[in-house]
Amino acid sequence: MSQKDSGFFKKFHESINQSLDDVAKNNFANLECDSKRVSYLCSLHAVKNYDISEDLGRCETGGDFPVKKDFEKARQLKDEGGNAVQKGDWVAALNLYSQSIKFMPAKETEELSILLANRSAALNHLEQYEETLADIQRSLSLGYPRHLRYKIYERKARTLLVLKRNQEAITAFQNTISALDEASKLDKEKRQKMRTDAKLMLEILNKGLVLAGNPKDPEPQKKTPPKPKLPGKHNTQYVAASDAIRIEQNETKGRYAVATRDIPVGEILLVEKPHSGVLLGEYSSTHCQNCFVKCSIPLPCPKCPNVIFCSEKCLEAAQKSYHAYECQILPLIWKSGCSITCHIALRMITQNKKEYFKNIIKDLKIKPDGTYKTDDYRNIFHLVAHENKRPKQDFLHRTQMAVFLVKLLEVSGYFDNKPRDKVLMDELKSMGVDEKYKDDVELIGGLVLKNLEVLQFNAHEVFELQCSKPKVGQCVIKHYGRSVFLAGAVFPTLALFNHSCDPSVVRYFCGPFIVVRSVKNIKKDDEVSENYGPIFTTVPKEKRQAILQDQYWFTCDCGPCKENWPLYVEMNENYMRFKCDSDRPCPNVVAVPHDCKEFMVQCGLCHQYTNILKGLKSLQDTEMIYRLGRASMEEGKYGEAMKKFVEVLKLYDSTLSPPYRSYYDCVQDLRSCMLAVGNYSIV
Ligand SMILES: C[S@@+](CC[C@H](N)C(=O)[O-])C[C@H]1O[C@@H](n2cnc3c(N)ncnc32)[C@H](O)[C@@H]1O
Repeated sequence: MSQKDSGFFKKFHESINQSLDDVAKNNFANLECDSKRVSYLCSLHAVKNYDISEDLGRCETGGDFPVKKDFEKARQLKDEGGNAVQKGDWVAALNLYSQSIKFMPAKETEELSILLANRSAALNHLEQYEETLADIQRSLSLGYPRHLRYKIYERKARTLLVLKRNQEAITAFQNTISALDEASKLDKEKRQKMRTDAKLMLEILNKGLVLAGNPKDPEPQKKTPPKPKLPGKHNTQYVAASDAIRIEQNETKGRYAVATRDIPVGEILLVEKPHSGVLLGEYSSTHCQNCFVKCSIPLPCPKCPNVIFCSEKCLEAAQKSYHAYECQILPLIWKSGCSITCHIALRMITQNKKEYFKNIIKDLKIKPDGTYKTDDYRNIFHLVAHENKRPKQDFLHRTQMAVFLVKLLEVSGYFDNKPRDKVLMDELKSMGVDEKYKDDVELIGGLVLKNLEVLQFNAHEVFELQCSKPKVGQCVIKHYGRSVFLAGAVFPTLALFNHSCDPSVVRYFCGPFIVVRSVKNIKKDDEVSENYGPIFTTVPKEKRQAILQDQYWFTCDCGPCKENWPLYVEMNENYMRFKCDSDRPCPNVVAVPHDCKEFMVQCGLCHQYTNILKGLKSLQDTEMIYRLGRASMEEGKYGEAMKKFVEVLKLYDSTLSPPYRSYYDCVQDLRSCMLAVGNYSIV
């Protein structure tokens, strides 16, 4: 989630570094809190005299600036959409109408209503029926011209017929007949024919309904996947987690998750929405700004052409909070080349009003001990930030980022609690913030800096699987999909899970939720660990340790690191790793060659005997069950495949001790099936 080399932030950073003399650096190094660090840097001449507007002119990337809708462009795209319709290319038409809608100024309500009606025709041809109905509704609510309404009522009626929603179709046909009275430009004959057809349909539908005993219409199909469910009870303190998890803490590891009972492989342990999450700029035209789901039928922001939303719900949620302030400054953020982490740090502020932070600031010193909620900023504030280990140079670098973000907040109108309609170029002639916002710089600037520190260790990547288009008549095969990094986010409960190079969970995304699921059988009181990047099967120990030290500032002493486990390719396939089966608990592994003739083998540690034959018997079906799982997976039947893999891992765990290849083959396949259940898009 690093900062880009292109963009003007890097130049600002270098320029400020060069201008700071030893006295200023020393003064800065002696500061002891985040608010003072930001206020100090903001007060320096080098910052005040830094002109962003100059850099902005030279930046090519990152959308328009200043931000504006473009009526001419929208009209041109609409005409191109019309040409695509003439050629029968409905996919192109859909895309062009969506583009046109994005650029059409919100005040052009009639134009927008026509575009939505046109798009509904494309959707109807492409058999996207729920979406057709949604666009017709939007078009009507924007005042689609009365003399044309018969067209979209009739489209609505026929779409409802396909969906077998006959009661609603009757109303839509009745509306068609009434609307035909106002179809002043339709020639008489056509009007008469449409009226007759609609009346005939009404007759047929009414008779059919009477014969069927007036059944209720089926429910509209839901567009968004349902929220994944935790099995059993929720954790009473950490509400996003299940009661199979508790959080413990110690000196070296800080907080970490532990199993309150034996957890079988495949169990969902946590379902959480981000506290804050930000979509990467490059996906702003294809994915919902609010929930990161790919949207083929985008809804634009009424004010800017930079972002899209998947639904009215997401659009409203964004407009009521962060997007009101970010609308005008988004291209500035993108053009700056600052990292996604910077943007999340800003979002953690813009999603709440200034008053919210003013009210909680005095509580922030104490760690809250009540219910741990995802949307409570106080929990974010107390995530690990390693202030005591942080070098002064690092503070300086992050404070420069904070200064830039505070400037963006100023020009967005955040400090005035009033979103601005446009950013004034004059205000960008200095990176300094107006004196009248001195208190805001101290309060909010301090929090922005704290956010940047917290995010360094606690942010997660949000990804989706990108899958190839299936052949006609086949379903999408998702396990060959490529995981693509779409967004960055912070999940406050998941952020309490520590790392292992041999993790016990997998995470994937379902709509806006992150889902964490066991990928191993976890024993009661064992740690439930996730993975921060390097996995022992593919990355050598020294490299893993270096990555974790560099990025997360800890020395990993997980099982594979402590015992120097081999990489997958180095695993010795000549031996089977039997668990010592003595009647007293013994942690030893009894390595037995595949061609062993004995059936009782002595443990080198406890000297008791393990019955190999019994173990082999329990394993005899694993290969067959695993093959059945693989076959289901190849057919895209992921639920069935998962059941088989879970069965295999249970059998393995009852007898053998990892690491060995067949165990990790199965874990890897199970993992792929779980990811296939999550968000995906077809490319
Ligand atoms: C996302 S946080 C995990 C929760 C954290 N332990 C806490 O107290 O809030 C990441 C930080 O946890 C610590 N950590 C994570 N995994 C660890 C491990 N295996 N051993 C020691 N510390 C670990 C490191 O300090 C790391 O920077």
